[in-house]
Amino acid sequence: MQVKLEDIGKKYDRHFVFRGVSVDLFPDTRVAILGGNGSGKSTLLKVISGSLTATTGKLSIIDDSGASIPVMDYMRKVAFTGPYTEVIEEFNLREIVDFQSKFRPWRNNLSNEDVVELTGLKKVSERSIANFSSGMRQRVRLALAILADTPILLLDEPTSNLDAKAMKWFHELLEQHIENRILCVGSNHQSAEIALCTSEINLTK
Ligand SMILES: Nc1ncnc2c1ncn2[C@@H]1O[C@H](COP(=O)(O)OP(=O)(O)OP(=O)(O)O)[C@@H](O)[C@H]1O
Repeated sequence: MQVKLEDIGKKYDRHFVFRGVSVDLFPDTRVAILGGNGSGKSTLLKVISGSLTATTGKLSIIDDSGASIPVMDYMRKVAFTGPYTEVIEEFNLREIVDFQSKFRPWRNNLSNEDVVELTGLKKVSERSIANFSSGMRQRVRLALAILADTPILLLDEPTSNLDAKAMKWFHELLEQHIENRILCVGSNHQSAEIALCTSEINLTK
């Protein structure tokens, strides 16, 4: 699969947040989207995800046979998470894992029980997500995205709210599940996030 952005720009009201973004994303591309607050990182990730339409330019999604994929089909191939991604607070961890599994399979045929185990939160898996700390919620978001069987993984500020132990957990989980996927990481110049990537788009420039 290839995701091709050509001269992409996004305008809210009368102002462009960014313009002239061109990049080709292939399996194993790992790109950091960098910029300060308000520079448009989340907006660009939403455009790449297909959930937001660009004002200018072209987004093409091409499958391995060279055929173009409609955006609605493409969106099913994208796992996307950011600090603003809602987790259903009424559910406990087991319920949220069970819920996602009904419409999206896990990587490597993992079972729901495996996924609960891999979050590192098994001990509190019966506790309502509403009572999770912000770091625990971030673990849940990251696990649900990383372990989803999708060729495209978009992580906006993935290390926000993670302590040192959780950072280690995140790095290990990602490294085990990143092969052959497209990875885009939105980052406010956090070195731990930039280190995950091999190229960058700097929106400040
Ligand atoms: N739906 C919207 N309507 C109008 N303006 C918006 C909308 N969404 C974002 N913006 C504006 O677009 C700009 C870029 O926002 P965005 O959230 O993409 O930035 P960001 O780089 O991710 O910021 P941060 O580092 O603070 O998360 C901001 O000025 C924001 O106010």
